[in-house]
Amino acid sequence: MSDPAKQDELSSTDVDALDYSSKDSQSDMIAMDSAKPTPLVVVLVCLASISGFMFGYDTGYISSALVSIGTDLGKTLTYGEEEFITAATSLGALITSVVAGPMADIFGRKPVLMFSNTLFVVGAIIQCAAETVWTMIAGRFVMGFGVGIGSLIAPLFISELAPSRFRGRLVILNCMGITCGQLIAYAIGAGLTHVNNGWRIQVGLSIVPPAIQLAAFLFLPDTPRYLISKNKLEKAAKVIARTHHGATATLIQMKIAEIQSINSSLEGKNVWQRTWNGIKKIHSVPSNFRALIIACGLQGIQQFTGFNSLMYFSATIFKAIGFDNSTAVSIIVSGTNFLMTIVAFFIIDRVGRRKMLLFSLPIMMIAMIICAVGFHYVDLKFEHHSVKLEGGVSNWGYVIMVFMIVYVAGYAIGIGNVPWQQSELFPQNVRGTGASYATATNWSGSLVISATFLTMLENITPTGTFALFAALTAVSIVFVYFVYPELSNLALEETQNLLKGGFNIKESLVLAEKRKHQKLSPAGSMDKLDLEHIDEVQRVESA
Ligand SMILES: O[C@H]1[C@H](O)[C@@H](O)[C@H](O)[C@@H](O)[C@H]1O
Repeated sequence: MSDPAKQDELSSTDVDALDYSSKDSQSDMIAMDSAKPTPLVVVLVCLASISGFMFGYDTGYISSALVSIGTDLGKTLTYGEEEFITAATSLGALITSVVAGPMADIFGRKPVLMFSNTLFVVGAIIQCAAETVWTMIAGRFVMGFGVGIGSLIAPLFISELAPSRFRGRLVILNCMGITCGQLIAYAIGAGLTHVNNGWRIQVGLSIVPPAIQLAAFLFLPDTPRYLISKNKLEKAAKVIARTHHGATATLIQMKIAEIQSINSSLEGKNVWQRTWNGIKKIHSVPSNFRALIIACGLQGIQQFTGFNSLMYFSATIFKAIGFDNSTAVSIIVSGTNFLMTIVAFFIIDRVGRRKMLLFSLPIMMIAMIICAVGFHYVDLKFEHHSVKLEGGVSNWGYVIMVFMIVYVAGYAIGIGNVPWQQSELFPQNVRGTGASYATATNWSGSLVISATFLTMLENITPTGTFALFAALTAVSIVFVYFVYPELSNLALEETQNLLKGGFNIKESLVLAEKRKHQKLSPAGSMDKLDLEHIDEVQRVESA
């Protein structure tokens, strides 16, 4: 075994002395970066995706749990208490999503993810033991803290580890975790609705996945990018060797040097000052700010085009138009969401994120317009947040049902997943902070939509509500068209370079196409990362 201290010394100096102009080494490095994921990467990504599963399961089980709780919390729940129990998790998630990014930059991705596991477990135990409404709310709130952290760190962790050509797919694995968690929560809920204290079993089951994640992470490493940002070069080199096929000593050192040269470190005497400087830099450096507009914009679109109103209230809507089997309906909605996320998994890196969005958003818009028209012909009456149909289910009821499923399919193939690729937009030194802003946008949107949906149905009618979602989707298409560059297959460092000087849509399309076919090109003809250019622009923009 070599002396670690000596190795660290060695690597820092050697790294500086490397000759980056060698085209062969550059192309070898691009090849290394884009090679298939190693077994360690696969293990780490699958483990991290457990956080996605927890996100889906914990937000999903509550609707059926509320039905089976009955008087188990000492009284029959009022409508307000039900709402509070449901929203407590999203509210908790919103709060921690604000701080989780900076925490990940300070303490590391892995420790913060492990902390979220503890919160999942503690939150679930409080709920299982709950005998009063407030204890239940407290448990849901603590669990929400875990959900918020996991929803941010898991995709960030995955994008930092994934080889560029597989990054889209690997981040979608986490989204598959979310949608699978929602589907399983509904399915288990359906099975346990009439079981005495069945909801406690449902909550209790949620302890298993985070316990597995926590135990496994004790033995596994953090991402090389994080380790390099903390100058733990020897550790980083070891992880790079296990997370990249064909990682020779020279390539590992080149990789470290490349990441170091792009990581312009943040000034500040202590972590708090550096975090504060990071927050300032995200607004003051134009390329960071562009990344922020895109990341928050996409998360906002994901929520404000209304999907979660279906996720949470599909049973109410379908009941209102005459279909009575609420369980089947929830399973159809969450099942379509899950299946189409699998489709997204297969196509995201091949078709590209931008094309997927520009294809799927119009599908959602058309489906919602048809639903809006359909609702106009269905005679609905509202009483205290519940919707009733006058007369039986009509042909328009079937039309609405079919197009809502089309809408869900369109959502899941694009905007349901692409925003979670958010971490790839930010450079290392502000990645956590940027991801925090975007994730907080997601949770705020989710809270607003779930809190206002039934009121909107009542006040502006279902036709008005769906027309509004369709209009917001139209605006979203314009937004995506003008500001979202294609980032598929690009190295993380390239994606940030792209956002310098503009949104650079055209350039992104050319570069993404080039990277997609790079395997086919002779090694020597690949472009090298333009490090000098990056440095120069960064200097000008930070000035
Ligand atoms: O990406 C996820 C997924 O689409 C879920 O189904 C949805 O409930 C979440 O709000 C979203 O962030």
